[in-house]
Amino acid sequence: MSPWSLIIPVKRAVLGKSRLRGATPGAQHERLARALALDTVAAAFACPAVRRVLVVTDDEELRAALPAGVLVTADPATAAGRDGLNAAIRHGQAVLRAHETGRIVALTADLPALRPADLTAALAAARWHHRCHVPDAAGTGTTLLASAGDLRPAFGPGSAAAHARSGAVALAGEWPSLRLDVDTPADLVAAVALGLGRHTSDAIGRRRAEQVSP
Ligand SMILES: Nc1nc2c(ncn2[C@@H]2O[C@H](COP(=O)(O)OP(=O)(O)OP(=O)(O)O)[C@@H](O)[C@H]2O)c(=O)[nH]1
Ligand SMILES: C=C(OP(=O)(O)O)C(=O)O
Repeated sequence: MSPWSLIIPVKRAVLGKSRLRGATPGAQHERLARALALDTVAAAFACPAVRRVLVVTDDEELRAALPAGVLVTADPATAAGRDGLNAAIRHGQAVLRAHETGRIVALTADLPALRPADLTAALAAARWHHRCHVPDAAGTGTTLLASAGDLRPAFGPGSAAAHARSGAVALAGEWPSLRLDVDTPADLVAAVALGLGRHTSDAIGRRRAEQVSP
């Protein structure tokens, strides 16, 4: 099994996951935004195929809560603009490429139901391609972009089509927990049904399923 290095970009919690604001009464928004990222990182870090996880973030509280062994770098100055996500991924790639030439992956940080088995299976499938991506459950966005060379990230609205147009093969496996990015309250309801990670589960509280309003 060839090892992968993962880039996980996370917007500052005070700004990020704005479509989820107010999704759960009582759940503090910033705590929930960080919890989504912490569950994504924990599941990714638990994959045997993952050698290194690099989080790109300006969120100091998140940085302090990350498990030991996870690498962190700040957003580049260019991430302040409209294309912050892709700038953050390109920056993460440059940081990794200063030390290694192996396969790299960019993974969105909003996958709170992610199971290591789904990510492991997707990474095994990705080994057959120079560059590939995993569309989200809706088929329009992207949750994972992998490359043996330059990632050339094109995240943003319609990114699945943009990645396909740029030559990144769309991987076809089911991997429900990898495709379920949580953008809206309805996505959070779906993630509850699939099984949330510990951080998000704690953040929304024990009576979570009934309390999330789609
Ligand atoms: N480091 C970094 N990560 C980003 C940036 N913009 C988005 N992300 C991350 O990219 C992933 C996917 O982005 P979105 O789903 O659009 O997340 P978002 O911008 O926090 O959510 P909304 O405010 O609801 O649009 C999430 O994990 C975000 O935290 C950025 O400028 N810098
Ligand atoms: C940034 C993206 O995410 P979302 O559609 O989840 O905002 C994307 O899918 O490229």
